[in-house]
Amino acid sequence: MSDDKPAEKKRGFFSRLVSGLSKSSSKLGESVTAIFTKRKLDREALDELEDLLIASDLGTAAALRVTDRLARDRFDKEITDEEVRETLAEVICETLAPLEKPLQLTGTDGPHVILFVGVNGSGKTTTLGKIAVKLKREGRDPILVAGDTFRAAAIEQVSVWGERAKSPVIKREIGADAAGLAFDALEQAEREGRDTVLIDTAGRLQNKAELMDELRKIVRVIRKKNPSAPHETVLVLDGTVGSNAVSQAQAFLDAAQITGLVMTKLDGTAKGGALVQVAEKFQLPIHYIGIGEGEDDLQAFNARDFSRALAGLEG
Ligand SMILES: Nc1nc2c(ncn2[C@@H]2O[C@H](COP(=O)(O)OP(=O)(O)OP(=O)(O)O)[C@@H](O)[C@H]2O)c(=O)[nH]1
Repeated sequence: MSDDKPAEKKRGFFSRLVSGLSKSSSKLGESVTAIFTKRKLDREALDELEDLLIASDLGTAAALRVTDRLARDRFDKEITDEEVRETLAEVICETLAPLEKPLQLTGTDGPHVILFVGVNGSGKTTTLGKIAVKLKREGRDPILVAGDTFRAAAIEQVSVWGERAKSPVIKREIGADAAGLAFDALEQAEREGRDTVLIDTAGRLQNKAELMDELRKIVRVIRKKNPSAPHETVLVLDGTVGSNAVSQAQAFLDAAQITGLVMTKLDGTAKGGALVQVAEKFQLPIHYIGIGEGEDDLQAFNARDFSRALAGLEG
């Protein structure tokens, strides 16, 4: 009996992913069905499919790989929408599988330091909070750092997540120096023997130079405390912005050494294909995806599940 449990858990996980991605997959799936109901795979069908895939924010490179694969294997043959979706899932999975990478907390030189970056509203603080809850449940001992010192609401939000994660929050008054705060947090974490430091950062992009300076300063200052910190710099991207995520990612890659990404809000968008485009373009590891606002709505990224759910297929 106990053998059933992991399978059940896996099914539950997949069905939550499917309902989260339903807007993206139904947009893609219905359009694929519309193109391929009893149809030969001719040049015109391939062109229509290519346009559809590009409009679904997958990116031109991935769209072309899908149509090339179909043209190679099935040109001028009858093809069903199900078969097209299988190829779509296969190509997306091949693209993303090498980038599927759990957030590993293997730091052996004191607390593992994770910096969260992204534009305001991308879901940075929520992601930090969800990860804090997960880590605490796994027996780790994180502290949360309210490093967006420009906004009272951001400081308050970290505090709320600190309560949910039953973990301390390091914060200061509004306008305080974020780098100094991060330094103090590392010191406190060391003193108290905590194993993980999760640092929120400001995400204003109106002035890119200012943002870059702020991020660089935080990194410089925490390196004085631990030269190998931050061990991870996680970019949090909002899935609802579609292809605009590419320029956001570019801006943060210019400012910081991004080590991986999380894409949020995939439950509320038909633009989930953008994850493929961004991850592929920058070859960024994907740690998690956000499929809701609650503390359990963060899933470790699984390339196969994501690809099949996006293509509207069974797990
Ligand atoms: N539906 C959905 N909402 C999310 C998800 N992740 C975050 N949100 C919501 O998105 C909004 C913005 O998230 P925040 O975590 O505040 O974003 P932030 O990047 O920290 O932005 P600031 O706090 O403004 O700096 C909040 O209302 C979150 O609850 C997700 O995966 N799905």
